[in-house]
Amino acid sequence: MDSHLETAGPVLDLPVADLLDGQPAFGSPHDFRRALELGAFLARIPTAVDVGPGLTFCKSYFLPRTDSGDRYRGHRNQGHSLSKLGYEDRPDQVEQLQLENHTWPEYLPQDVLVTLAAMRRLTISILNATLDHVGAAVDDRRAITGADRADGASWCHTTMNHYRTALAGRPGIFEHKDSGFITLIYSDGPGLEIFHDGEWKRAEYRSDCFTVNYGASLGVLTENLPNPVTAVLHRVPEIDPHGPQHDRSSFTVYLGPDYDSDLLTYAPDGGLVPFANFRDFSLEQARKQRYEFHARL
Ligand SMILES: O=C(O)CCC(=O)C(=O)O
Ligand SMILES: [Fe+2]
Repeated sequence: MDSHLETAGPVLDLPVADLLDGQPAFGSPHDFRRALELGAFLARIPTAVDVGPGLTFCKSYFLPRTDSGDRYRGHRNQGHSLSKLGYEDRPDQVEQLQLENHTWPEYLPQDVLVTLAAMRRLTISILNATLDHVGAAVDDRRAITGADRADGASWCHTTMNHYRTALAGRPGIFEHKDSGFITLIYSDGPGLEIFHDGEWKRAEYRSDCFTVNYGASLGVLTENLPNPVTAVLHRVPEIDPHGPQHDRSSFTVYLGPDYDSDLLTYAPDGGLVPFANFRDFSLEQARKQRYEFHARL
């Protein structure tokens, strides 16, 4: 093994939830508490949801387009002018295509759209169940999320991650916290690591489960509540080009505050108050984590 490839740490077992009508159902109330403490859990993929099209897309979007109607390829150079995010080559192994949900019908194949729409509904349900669990009042929900309904969401995007194993000497993805409320991830194999109890641990991987990550906005919102949520610090270390895993793929659905709105927090007296403008907050996070912030945002 090359000297710059880090040896794998212990495996971190994650609580597992079934998604019953989209609601996470854990084996015990203790498991939900542990998920909030860890900032992550596994959610069994409902049988009606097919993640296959999402994975197929992740493994092809970066390839040159040979047929002008092929929405599975050609996304490195497409421009995606309807999106404030779009394609990004990065200094780590991963290249990313990020698209807000309102742009999905324009840029994505129909079957990928179906997968992502189902994942978006699940992510909204999990966020609402989490807000219930921490005691955020239903009347506060629209102010928190920026949605026009108590059980809605405002900002939503997908990230399509392609880890380019041939780019040796770089981490898979730099350590970071996701900036929003919650991210639902499906990946084609292990590799995700979580910082827990002072050390990096390999997150348990199950091909029949999504991984749910809680982000910095939920951490800020709940930091003074009796059940605060941990914004999970995570990374993917370098994938060895000579190892058993070829290029790695994962895709996510992210929900967060709108960039033009305020990130809110529950004050120690229980009142819901502004913490920071979310764009400023995200810029600061990106700076601390050595990320380029999206130029169009
Ligand atoms: O590929 C993974 O498992 C994690 C991806 C990730 O952290 C992200 O897209 O924010
Ligand atoms: Fe992440």
